[in-house]
Amino acid sequence: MSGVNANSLLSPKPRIRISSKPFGSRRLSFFSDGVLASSAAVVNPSRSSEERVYEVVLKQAALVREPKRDIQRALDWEKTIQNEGITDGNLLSEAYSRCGEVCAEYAKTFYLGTQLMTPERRRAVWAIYVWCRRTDELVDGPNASHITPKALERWEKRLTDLFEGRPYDMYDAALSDTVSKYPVDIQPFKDMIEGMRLDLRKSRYENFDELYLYCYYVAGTVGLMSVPVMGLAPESKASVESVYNAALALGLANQLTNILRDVGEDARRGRVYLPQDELAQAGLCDDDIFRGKVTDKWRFFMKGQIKRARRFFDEAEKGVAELSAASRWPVWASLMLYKQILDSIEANDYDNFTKRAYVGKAKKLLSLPIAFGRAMVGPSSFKDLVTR
Ligand SMILES: CC(C)=CCC/C(C)=C/CC/C(C)=C/CC/C(C)=C/COP(=O)(O)OP(=O)(O)O
Repeated sequence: MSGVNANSLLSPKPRIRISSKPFGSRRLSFFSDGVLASSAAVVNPSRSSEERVYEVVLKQAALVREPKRDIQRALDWEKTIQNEGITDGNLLSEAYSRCGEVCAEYAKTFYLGTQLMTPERRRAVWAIYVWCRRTDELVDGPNASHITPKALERWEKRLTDLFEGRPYDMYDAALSDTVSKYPVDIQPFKDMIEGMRLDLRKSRYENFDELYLYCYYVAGTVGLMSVPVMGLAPESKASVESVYNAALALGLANQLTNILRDVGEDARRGRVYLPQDELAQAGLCDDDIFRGKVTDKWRFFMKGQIKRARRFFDEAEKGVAELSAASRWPVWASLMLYKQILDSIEANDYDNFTKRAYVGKAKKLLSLPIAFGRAMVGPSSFKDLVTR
C-alpha cells in the first residue's frame, strides 16, 4: 500500500514504554499520571497484556504490506448452495445482502454509517459485523446457557474453515469472500472467540492488565478487523501500526465505556468488570457495587475510570485522519457518540447502578455534521470525501 511508512514496519518499536523496575517487575507507563498511576499494570514476570496485544497489531499491520494474499481461496459454493437451497442469482451478492439485513436490523446507527462507504467496503464491514454479532450471541444470546467450551471450539473450527474458503453458510460465505480480498488476519477473530471463553469462566478482573486483555478480546479485535477493510488514505504518511493502534484504542475505549455504563446491569448478573485492585484502593468492594449506592468514594473511583476511557478515545482520535476519506465520517460519528456516554454518566452524577447513560436524539443529530467537519481533515481532499 502506498504511503505506508515501511521503515517503521521493518524496525517495529512498541508504543508502550517499559521501564525496568527492581525485582524484575515491569510497569507500563502508558497511563502514568495522577489517578491513573495506580492503575498501571505491574506484571511479573510474564508479558503484560499490552505487549501481547501489540504483537497482534504488528502482525496485522505487516499483512498490509503484502501486495497479494498468497492463499488461494476457492469458495465452496456447491456446499453453500445445498445448505441454503439457493439455485440461482448472484450468490455472493445474496450472501452480502443478508449480512446487510442483519446489520440494518440490529445496529441501525452503525448501518447508516456504513452507507457512507464504498459499496465494496460497506458489504465487507457488514460481513465482519455479522460474524462478531453471531460470536457474541453464542455467550449473550438466547442459547447462551447451553454454550460450552466445546461449542466454541466448533465455532473456531468453522472460522478456520471459512478463512480457507470452506464456508458453512451464507453469512460465512460473505466473510470468506471478504477475508480473501482484504488483508485481514485470522488472529483477531480467534481472539474474539477467546474473549467468549474468558467470559464463560471469569467474572472478576484482578487488575487493569486483566481487564485490558478482556477488552481487547471482545472489542479491540473489532478495530483490528475493521481497518484493513476501511482502508488507509493512500496519501497517509503515518505508519500502519500507528493506525492499528488507534483502531485498537477505539475498540478498548468503546468497551471500557460500555462497562462503565452497564455496571448496575452487569452486577445484577453477578459480574463486575472493574479492576478489583483499583476498587480496593478506592475503599470499595463488590458488595458496594451490589448495594448500588452512589457515595463519594464511588464518584472518585468513577472519575478515574472515566478519565482512563477518555485517554483511549484520545489515542483513537489520532488515527482517524489516516483512514480512507469515506471511512472517516462514520468512524468519527461513532467515536463521538460513544464518548458522549461518558459525559452522560457524569451528568447522572455517576449513578450507573440505576440509570442507563445514553445520548439523546438531538445530541446524536448534532454530532453528525461535527463528525463530517472532522472527517474533512486528513491527507485526502474534500472532493475525495464526498466521492469515495
Ligand atoms: C480509529 C481508527 C483508526 C479506526 C476505527 C476502527 C474501528 C471501527 C473501531 C471500532 C471498534 C468497535 C466498534 C468495537 C466494538 C465496541 C463495543 C463495545 C460495541 C458495543 O456493542 P453493543 O453491545 O451492541 O453496544 P450497545 O450496547 O451500546 O448497543
